[in-house]
Amino acid sequence: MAEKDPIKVCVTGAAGQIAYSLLYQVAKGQVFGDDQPIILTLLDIPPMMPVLQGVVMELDDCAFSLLREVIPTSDEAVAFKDIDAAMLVGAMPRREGMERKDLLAANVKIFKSQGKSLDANAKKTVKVVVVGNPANTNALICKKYAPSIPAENFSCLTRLDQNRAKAQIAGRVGVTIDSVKNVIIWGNHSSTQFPDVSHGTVSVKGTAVPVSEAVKDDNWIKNEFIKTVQQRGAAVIKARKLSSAMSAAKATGDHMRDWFKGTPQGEYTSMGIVSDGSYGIEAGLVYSFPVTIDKSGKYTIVQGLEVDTFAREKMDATANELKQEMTTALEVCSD
Ligand SMILES: NC(=O)C1=CN([C@@H]2O[C@H](COP(=O)(O)OP(=O)(O)OC[C@H]3O[C@@H](n4cnc5c(N)ncnc54)[C@H](O)[C@@H]3O)[C@@H](O)[C@H]2O)C=CC1
Ligand SMILES: O=C(O)CCC(=O)C(=O)O
Repeated sequence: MAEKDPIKVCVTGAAGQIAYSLLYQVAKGQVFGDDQPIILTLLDIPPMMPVLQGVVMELDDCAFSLLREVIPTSDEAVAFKDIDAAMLVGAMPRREGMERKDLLAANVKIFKSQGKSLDANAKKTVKVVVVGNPANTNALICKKYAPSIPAENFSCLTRLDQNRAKAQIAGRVGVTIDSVKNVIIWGNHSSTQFPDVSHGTVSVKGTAVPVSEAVKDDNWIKNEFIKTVQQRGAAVIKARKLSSAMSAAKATGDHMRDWFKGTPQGEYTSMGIVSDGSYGIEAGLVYSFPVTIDKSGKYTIVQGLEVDTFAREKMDATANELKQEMTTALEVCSD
């Protein structure tokens, strides 16, 4: 069979710790398919170019069959030229004691600049995932400054939160991770996010049962579980003195793989996307919703899920935080 044409994939923050795990997955074929040749563009800031050269050497030394070319650069125009996918990781990470919103002023300007450059240089079909924090609001700004690219091509990563939530449930029930399905992350990738298992299932001895039936402890679900997932990023920072990197890279790969290849039959996944007003969330906010994705890469928000008073309060609280972040970000970007 004829070889596929290569796709061009950009990873920013390419000299950083998330990229170090992410690049392996992309170049190995674990994200875009094991028959999909890749051209990688790697963006970082000028002082990091010597480090990035080391990453390029290692990519060479991995001898990946699918990797056709690697283009390291500190020039956004070069990094984004004709790309099909952008994984926007590059940004300042949070240190112990900081909230993600403390990063906003520093990081949001990066995404204004990158939005403009994506608009000028990337394919109009480019799919963009923002990982750098505050991820939702950075994605909103990136989209705003790239008006020629459809809004639905911009997303932010909440898959790490979803993976964390699934792992907590699987551990509690004592089942494998793949037994847990349709756990939802609503809202912001922050400590206000709402990890919601009320529509999820756990396969116990071959039968799918509601999560609450498998866990048998609603108090744990409503309190400790939610808090653990909301605070997991901070817990990893406290332990490692560095933020999550291996798990963030894995989640970024999961997000892009599902976006390009589609979600499994009967399952949905959570992505930060531009709200269309579904579930009463203000249109235009980048908010994490449950979506299904078809084989052509088109996502649809899962509709009709019941929202009780407990959920409504949590979904609105995280939306309110996003509204405040948006206001601050627009102020920062207006100069
Ligand atoms: N959404 C999520 O689930 C998660 C998000 N993150 C966020 O991802 C970001 C990256 O984290 P790490 O890789 O651990 O940080 P890191 O500090 O190891 O690497 C970041 C890299 O970005 C580069 N960079 C900074 N400004 C840039 C620019 N304008 N253009 C291109 N590159 C630029 C830096 O030079 C550095 O090499 C942080 O903002 C972190 O908070 C981290 C984990 C999970
Ligand atoms: O928590 C942070 O600020 C950095 C890492 C992160 O976003 C996470 O681990 O969820």
